[in-house]
Amino acid sequence: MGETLARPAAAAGTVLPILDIAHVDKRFAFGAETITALSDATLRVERGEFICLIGPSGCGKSTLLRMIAGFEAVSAGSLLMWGKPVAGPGPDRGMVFQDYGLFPWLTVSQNIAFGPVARGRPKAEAAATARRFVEMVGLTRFADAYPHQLSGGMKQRVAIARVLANDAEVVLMDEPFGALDAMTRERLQEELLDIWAKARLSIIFVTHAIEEAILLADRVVVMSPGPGRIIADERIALPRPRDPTGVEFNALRRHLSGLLGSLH
Ligand SMILES: Nc1ncnc2c1ncn2[C@@H]1O[C@H](COP(=O)(O)OP(=O)(O)OP(=O)(O)O)[C@@H](O)[C@H]1O
Repeated sequence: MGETLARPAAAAGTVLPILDIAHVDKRFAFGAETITALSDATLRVERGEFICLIGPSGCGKSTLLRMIAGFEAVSAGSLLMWGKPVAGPGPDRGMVFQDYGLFPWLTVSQNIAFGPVARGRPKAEAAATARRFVEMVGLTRFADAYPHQLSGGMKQRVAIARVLANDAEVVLMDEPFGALDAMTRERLQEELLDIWAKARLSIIFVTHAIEEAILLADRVVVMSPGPGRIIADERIALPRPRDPTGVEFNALRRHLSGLLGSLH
């Protein structure tokens, strides 16, 4: 998958990060005012890392995600993918939305093949790509089903497979489990970790839930509002699967709660 993409070589002895965000500001014009949604954000993401962004409402989490996706331009600083400035949306970065954004009139396979077909791939090749990813996310039996025939978890898997079929190496997720009940959420967290491990993806995942961030992430990046800033970048070294009742898990929860609590 990712191996097929042309990638600039890093200077000898250094490893190029997949994302290199340096001193990024984002300002929006709002009537006569200017809102600074993000100030001096610096974040380096290595290939295959799972990053959770956490912070109170309005601290710029979605804005940062949208800039990585290329939906918004940076106002200052630099945002590089494999060393090249992100200049707009691209198939190498895929966004998974809370409602999964599937086309209801297309089957699972057709939803997944949509990107490759839209990019001009021959139909047979797009169908083969769809088959490969349908299998990877464990939906072979449902390849010809329509989205309304799937559970929430299955829809999420289709949404991820669709992003992967575009050769995405970075998957951007904006509170994808926010609207789900606790049990479904837990199952989807496990499934997401499974797909992430198989596909060697880099994931940037926005959440409001501290426990979800500690369960999933290699690093939890904490943001504060007014203007949005990155105030901490905590590495979670616990082995997976993680036990939310464990002593170290609880210590991390307390630490992150303390950081977030100090923001109110
Ligand atoms: N297009 C826009 N025009 C003007 N202001 C915007 C725009 N998009 C975001 N903002 C402002 O930027 C700030 C950060 O918004 P953002 O949606 O990134 O926060 P967030 O951390 O994702 O919030 P939430 O957790 O509530 O989703 C907010 O003050 C918001 O009002």
